[in-house]
Formats: sequence, C-alpha cells, structure tokens
Amino acid sequence: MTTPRDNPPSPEQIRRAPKVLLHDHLDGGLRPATIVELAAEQGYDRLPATEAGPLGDWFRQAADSGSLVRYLETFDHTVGVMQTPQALARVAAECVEDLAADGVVYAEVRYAPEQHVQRGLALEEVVEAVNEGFRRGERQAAAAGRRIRVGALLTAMRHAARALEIAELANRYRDLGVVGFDIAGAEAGFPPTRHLDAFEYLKRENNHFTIHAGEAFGLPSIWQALQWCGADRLGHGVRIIDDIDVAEDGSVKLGRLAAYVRDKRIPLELCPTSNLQTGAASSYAEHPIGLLRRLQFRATVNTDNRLMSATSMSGEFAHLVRTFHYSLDDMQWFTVNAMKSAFIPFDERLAMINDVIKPGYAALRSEWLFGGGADASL
Ligand SMILES: O=c1[nH]cnc2c1ncn2[C@@H]1O[C@H](CO)[C@@H](O)[C@H]1O
Ligand SMILES: [Zn+2]
Repeated sequence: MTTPRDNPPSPEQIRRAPKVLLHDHLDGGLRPATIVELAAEQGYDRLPATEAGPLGDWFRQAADSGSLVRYLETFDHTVGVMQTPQALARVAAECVEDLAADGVVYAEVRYAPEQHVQRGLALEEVVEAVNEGFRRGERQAAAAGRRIRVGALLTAMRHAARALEIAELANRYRDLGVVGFDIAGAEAGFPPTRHLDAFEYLKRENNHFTIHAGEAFGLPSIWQALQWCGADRLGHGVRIIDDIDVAEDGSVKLGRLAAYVRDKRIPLELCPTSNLQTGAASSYAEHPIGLLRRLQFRATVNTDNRLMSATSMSGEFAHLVRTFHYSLDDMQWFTVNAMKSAFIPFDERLAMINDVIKPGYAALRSEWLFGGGADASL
C-alpha cells in the first residue's frame, strides 16, 4: 500500500527539510549583486557584466562548457573580488545566510587561501577573515530563527606547489574553525600524488582531508586519492561508476576498487548539476547517483558551486526527486550519510543526526496527518 508518506516531497518541504552540505566552494557561491558591489569597491574592472542579473546568467552559461578547465576559468572573476578581509568576511557571512535560508543545518565550505593573497594578505589573514564571516553568518541566521553550523576546509590548488604549506595552515587553525583540507583544480595531468607530502603530514597529525578525484579523470585518480594519499572522502568520485558493471538482466558486479569504496564506506561528495556542466555526466537520469544510491554506497548530495550552477541544496534535491522519485526517506538517507561523513567529532555528528536531522524529517513526514497545513514554522 502506498501512503501519503511515500509521496515525493513538495519544493517547500524540500527547502524546509534539514540538509547537510559537504562540498561547496566559497568562491563558487557568491551572490551576483555582491560581486558587482565588491568589484566597484576594489576597482576590479574585468567583470563580463556589470549588473547582477546578466552577470549571474554569464556565470551559469560560461560554466556550461562541458570542460572542467573552461568551467574553472570563471573563478577568475570571483577570486578577483575576494582580496580584502572585508570582502572575504562579507562573502563568507552571506554564504552562511544563504545556506541557512535554504534549510542547511551543517556545512563544510572550502576555498583556497593561496588564491586570496593577490593584494598582499597573509594566508593567516585570509583564514581569519573567512572565519569571522562564517561566525557572523551563523549569528545572523540564528537571529532569523535558523540554526546552522559551518566549518571551513582549506583547499590547495593541484597545479600549484603550496599544498604542504596549506596543509600546515589547516592544522594550525584546527579547532579554530577549520575542519579539514582538500585539493582542487584541473584534474587531468595533476595527479594527487604530486602532493603526497601534504597528505602524509596530515595523517601524522591525525587530521582529515578530502580530495577532488574521479570528476574529469577516472579510476586511476580515485585509486591514487585513496590508496596512495589516504583520502577520508572523495570530492565527486562519480567516475567510480567505471568500475561497476550492470548486465542486461540488471545484475551488478563491482570491480575491486568500487567494492573497496563501498565496503569501506568511503563518502562520495556527489554534485549532480556541476557534473552535467563539466561533462562528467550527460543528464540527471543518467547520473550515477541513482545507481550508487541503490547499491548503498556512502553517497551524499552537494552543490559544488551554487553561482556557476545556479543551484542550491534544495535545487539539487528537487532535480533528484523529479528524476528518481525520491521520498523524504531518501532525502534523510543522503543527509544522514553526509552527517556521518563530516569532519567534526563523532559525538557532535551523532547529536546532529539524532537531535536535528531525524526529528526534522519526522516532523515533515507527519504533516500529511494534519492535512498538510501543520507546523509551517519548521
Ligand atoms: O568541481 C571542481 N573541480 C575541481 N576544482 C574546482 C571545482 N570547483 C571549484 N574548483 C576550484 O577550487 C578552487 C577553490 O575553491 C576554485 O577557485 C576552483 O578553481
Ligand atoms: Zn568542487
């Protein structure tokens, strides 16, 4: 028997549902209006459009290139206006407010400090400005009745040679708002093993890191990230699908690497819309997230770059609900997966799951009992 609780959640329910975001770039999530204002303040004169509406459209279209390298070129303009402590703090605070308004209760937001020193800031000043912005955003969200907690991930650029330095920075600001480390940037030609010293350092320090791998490049990149570098999570990891065989009769066979990823519960930070833009997947229906969810990989749903993809956590879930007919139970499954995979301490993750996420979904699931009008304040 199907009950109303099996119905797909409405857009409004999706927005109100508690969500957890592990893969979101600070410099990929600016409000277009803020970019325009910051460019004027900082004398940045290379913006491709000077009004918020057309500028937002430009990012979306330029990122829709089918190539990760061209997709990444759009970041010149966001990074270009994030070069002062005030600008960094503002962008960070607005990021938190936007996530909270979208129903995100916990987020890990990443950025590359080395990209924000063009006007002479020290790496430490960059981290402190972003942290200040995150704290301000949390306070503003709380004042508006929305609870959210945000941790920073420090990213090193894989084509550069500052990974060890950034890893040390992440370690220094551990317990001070930074919860882990990442590497990002063009994947082909820049294997994660170039930065082995950084990963070995973090392991010796018992610190956490994720690696962008298996997005523009396939299994060798995932294999290196896990078996050479020791990544705790995979940024994207979507190409793990190349190691999974689905036969005509629907039976499924996992290769050794895919089996390892599933058996070890390695979290996959999947970002469906971003993958469509960079050509890593051709449609929502064909996106591997459907199969990976069915096979019970530790799959999570993420935004990657809200500006370039014109998306949000609700937007990503809305696409998945439409495509795969996911219910609130499915949404809860992805959300609990993400919370289990966060880099904050275990007791805090558990409390988030039991005291925030599960009660939030239970309240939404029960709404049909009250004619759908109950508790709109959630
Ligand atoms: O999907 C992605 N794959 C690889 N690198 C990315 C992606 N999105 C953003 N960045 C890169 O990460 C930097 C720090 O946030 C961004 O400036 C961008 O160059
Ligand atoms: Zn990313």
